[in-house]
Amino acid sequence: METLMALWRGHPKVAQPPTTEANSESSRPGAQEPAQTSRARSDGAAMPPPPPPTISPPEDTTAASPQTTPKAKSASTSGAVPSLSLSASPPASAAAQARVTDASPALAPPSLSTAPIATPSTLMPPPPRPPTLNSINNSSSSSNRAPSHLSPAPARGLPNSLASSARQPGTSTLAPPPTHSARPSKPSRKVVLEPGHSPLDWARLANGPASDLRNLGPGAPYLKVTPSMLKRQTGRRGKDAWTALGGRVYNISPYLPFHPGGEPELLRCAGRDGTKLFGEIHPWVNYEGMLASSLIGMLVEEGEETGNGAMDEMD
Ligand code: HEM
Repeated sequence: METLMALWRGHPKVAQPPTTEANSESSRPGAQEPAQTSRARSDGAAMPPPPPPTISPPEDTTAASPQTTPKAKSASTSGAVPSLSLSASPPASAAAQARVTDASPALAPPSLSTAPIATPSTLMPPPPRPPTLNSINNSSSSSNRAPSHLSPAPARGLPNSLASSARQPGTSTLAPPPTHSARPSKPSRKVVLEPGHSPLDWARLANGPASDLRNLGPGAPYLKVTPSMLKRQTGRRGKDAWTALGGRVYNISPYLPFHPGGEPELLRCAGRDGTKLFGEIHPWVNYEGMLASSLIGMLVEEGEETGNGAMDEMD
């Protein structure tokens, strides 16, 4: 090495790398002191007081790199630029690597101090803990899957570490599903009613004094309706739709556009007894109150009707 260094000094190009020479020089404690004294003497002779500080700054910058070597910390304080030199280029690259490695050991264990992994690890925003660093190693090993132009280790390490840390509390607290999902719910078959046909509109119409929802003429008595009579009231051929609910017959034609389930649904019970069907769908609906003004009469057996079927005669 010494012979190589001597040869290296002989080259004219050696003039530029003196900084690296200084690095290597400063790394050796024994050679630093004499070099400082000799350099200080020469500087002091040329420019007595000021020169030392002017010379020291570049030396300090170069002296920062020698920190990479194990004995470099003392060299930074020396600030000397000895004439001795090692190989020019290797120390510079080694210094660059050493800076990275110097930064990485503070954050990472020595096993993680390899150059490709160390640079992303230093870029890790949150403080990488030992477990996260392990995950980084794992992610870096599987980094071939990710796009190469993106920084694989931090980008992938972060979500993993954060996700793992966020999942544990999140899953534990959010594990129980909402209770309202336990109840099986049927899809609603309600239809969109035309404007002016809301339940409130029906209530207004049904309770109005001038309304004749029975369509039997003003002052017509309640009728005794036989099944044969009921069967003809299907809502077709110009006739109203009647249905029997709980032994009573109602004219449901006026209510058709107000029925939340739609007209076809309501017409399923037209011309027959709809008690069973009604109870299967919505037994909670108060049809008696809603259709009070549409009451035709009572459902009776065949032959029970007398006269013209008016209930007045029965009462
Ligand atoms: C017997 C023949 C009838 C059939 C087949 C029928 C059918 C239906 C259907 C399928 C619905 C939708 C249920 C849903 O998805 O929530 C419904 C709702 C409704 N029907 Fe009927 N219906 C009939 C008679 C009546 C009658 C006579 C009335 C009262 C005069 C009535 C009043 C209502 C009311 C108020 C709703 C809304 C129920 C709710 O909001 O939960 N229905 N009907």
